[in-house]
Amino acid sequence: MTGGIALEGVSKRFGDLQVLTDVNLQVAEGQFGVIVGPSGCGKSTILRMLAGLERPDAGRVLKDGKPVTGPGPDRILIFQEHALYPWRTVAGNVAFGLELAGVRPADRAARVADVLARVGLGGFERYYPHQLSGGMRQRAAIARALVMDPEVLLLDEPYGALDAMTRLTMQNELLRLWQGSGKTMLMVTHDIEEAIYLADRLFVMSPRPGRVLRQIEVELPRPRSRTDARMVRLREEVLGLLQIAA
Ligand SMILES: Nc1ncnc2c1ncn2[C@@H]1O[C@H](COP(=O)(O)OP(=O)(O)OP(=O)(O)O)[C@@H](O)[C@H]1O
Repeated sequence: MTGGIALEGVSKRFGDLQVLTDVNLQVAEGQFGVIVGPSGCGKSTILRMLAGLERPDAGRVLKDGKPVTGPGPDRILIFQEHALYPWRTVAGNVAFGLELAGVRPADRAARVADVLARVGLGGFERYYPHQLSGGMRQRAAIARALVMDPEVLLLDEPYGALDAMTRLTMQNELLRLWQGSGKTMLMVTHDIEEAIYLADRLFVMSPRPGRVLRQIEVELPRPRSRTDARMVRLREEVLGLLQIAA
């Protein structure tokens, strides 16, 4: 499977607002990249560019070394407002993309059942979104992306709306889904512990106009311990870069 993604010298403005300047970032195939940075520094804009929903004013946005020219089934963006269709069941939501892609009903059912089991939603096929907890809704959103078997998952604050305990569980579930999948991940989060716990490669951004202040290779073995002294030191380093008092 392929799936390396990169931004090379990317700048972007919206009207008079310079949002990104000269952003360089690379996540190799199968790697877990995480972006942290101040509010409004352009993190979501980076993900939207990689999803093909925005274009850079300057520089290049690449997937497998080729410019991204628009949305595609190889790159799926998941965000906090998981936007499940309220009138469709869990299975119906997860099947939606397969229906659009013209996958036959029997194959669809098998793929939906498989992915729902993998995210821990087996047995909830017939539930509607309003009958699920926040964590379950986010699992359904992840299932909806995974069922399309994308090479790249772009995650925009996927757990931002969840309580702290559910968040920790969801992080471990995400790692379990990712490990061995060969999929490339790029997540935006405001939670520095989450970033360090998940990342192979961490990008710390400056305030707007956003650029990458520091790229940190998080070489701690997995499974990681959240209380490991090296994690604590990394957290201090990131807080220092963001100029937040520890
Ligand atoms: N389509 C758009 N039109 C105009 N301005 C936009 C558009 N998209 C983003 N912006 C502006 O670009 C800036 C960066 O937005 P973006 O959502 O990328 O930041 P962010 O780092 O993800 O922020 P946060 O952490 O608060 O979610 C913001 O000031 C926002 O108002």
